[in-house]
Amino acid sequence: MAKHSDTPGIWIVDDDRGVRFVLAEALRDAGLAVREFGDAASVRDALRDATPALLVTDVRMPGEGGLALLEELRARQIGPVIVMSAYTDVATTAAAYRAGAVDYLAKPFDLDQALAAVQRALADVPHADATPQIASEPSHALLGESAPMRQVFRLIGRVAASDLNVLVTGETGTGKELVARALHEESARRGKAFVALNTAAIPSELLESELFGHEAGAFTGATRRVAGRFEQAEGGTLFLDEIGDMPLILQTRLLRVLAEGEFYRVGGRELIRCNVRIIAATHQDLDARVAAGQFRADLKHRLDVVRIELPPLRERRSDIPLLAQHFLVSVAQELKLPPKRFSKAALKAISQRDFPGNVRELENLCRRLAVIASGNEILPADLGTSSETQRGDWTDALRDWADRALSDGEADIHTRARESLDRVLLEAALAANEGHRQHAATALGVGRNTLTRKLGASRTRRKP
Ligand SMILES: Nc1ncnc2c1ncn2[C@@H]1O[C@H](COP(=O)(O)OP(=O)(O)OP(=O)(O)O)[C@@H](O)[C@H]1O
Repeated sequence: MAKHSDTPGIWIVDDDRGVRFVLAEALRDAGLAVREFGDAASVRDALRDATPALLVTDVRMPGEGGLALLEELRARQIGPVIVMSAYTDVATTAAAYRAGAVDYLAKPFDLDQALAAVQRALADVPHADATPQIASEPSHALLGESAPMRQVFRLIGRVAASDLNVLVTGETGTGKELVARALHEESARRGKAFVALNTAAIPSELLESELFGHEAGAFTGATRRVAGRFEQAEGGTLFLDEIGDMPLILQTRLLRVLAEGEFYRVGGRELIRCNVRIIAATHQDLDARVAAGQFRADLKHRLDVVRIELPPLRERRSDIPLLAQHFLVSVAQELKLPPKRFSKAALKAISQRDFPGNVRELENLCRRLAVIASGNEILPADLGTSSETQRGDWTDALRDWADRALSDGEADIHTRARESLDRVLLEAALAANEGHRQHAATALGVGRNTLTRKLGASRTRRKP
């Protein structure tokens, strides 16, 4: 930074005396000179005849907030600035980085972490001048208060304004698409399109045309020119979900487009230049897929410039009450239902559950509760047993089995799956009803004849 201070030192600005005190003491213990301020106005006074080597400021304070101060310092080329705040949502964090902060400390922070941030800032004084200013504060649905989610918000805030490609990893339903949207919303591309494509949901023979579009007559049924996702996302962000499942041949094509910044539509001759930021996501271990020869290392390298890892919900249980209450309220609003709330005990019970389907599963549970729970307070009894969880495990296991069978090229997997399903249900129902066929049939909700027939079929097939 251009200016040199007569009294260089670290200035701490916070209306909370306690925070100021402990931080100042820790920095003084580390041999640094520190001045303390209770509000932005007194910093402005002090700036008349001195400048700090580093300013550490709170965001929300009575009177002028920390971000306005930050912008003024940036305009006068004084800095660097570290922002600290209890508000760790994406919008606040990203706004701080946009305004030129070099680091963001989420309160409560531990002092070693704060000291490390201060030393980093003093050592390399990164300059954020080039980051674009975006005035309004977008609101994000991405919620969380747990330490790992705060870390995610910080990372989003830090990289959103850059044009770097980002790889978002995490189990299904952990919020990967929401992270991609937040990155887009917080970037200079936010006025342009955000286009999402689930690469696993599109048959591979259609994927190329889906990505790059096609000309009329490019293949049977292509009656007119269609723009692909790259063209739709021009100037904006393209979110490629389940990138790990992309067929190798398309990986090669995508790599070329990313390297060259241009492509042809399928069946086309016109070279189209593109300016698109790619955010890819996967629930798979991409490194393992590279090692197994199923994913191109060079493509991974291009996509995995910054990695944001979303932890499963069971590793951030402290977010569950916040999310559950949010979903309950938003579903009621959406469906124009009377508002409901969770009892304390219900929130506790729900927080102890494992959610194999992560936030999506929690959201679905809250949806059901908003509609079917009888009172306006949701009690532990309304949550039912954890059969929800078991059902999740069961379909997960089935999915694994199907994936394996399909990749091994096994035949008739639908028939075999149905046979297993019938057999397990019949055996369970008979066991639960002491072998009584009529009762077992009633319990399963099928006729006795159906049960007998299935039983016969199942027994015949089980013979070696
Ligand atoms: N932190 C969060 N705050 C609020 N809502 C969330 C959060 N995380 C996820 N959700 C909600 O949970 C659902 C699933 O999220 P999303 O589709 O982003 O997950 P995903 O990881 O992309 O899933 P998949 O891998 O299955 O595509 C969405 O309805 C999303 O709005």
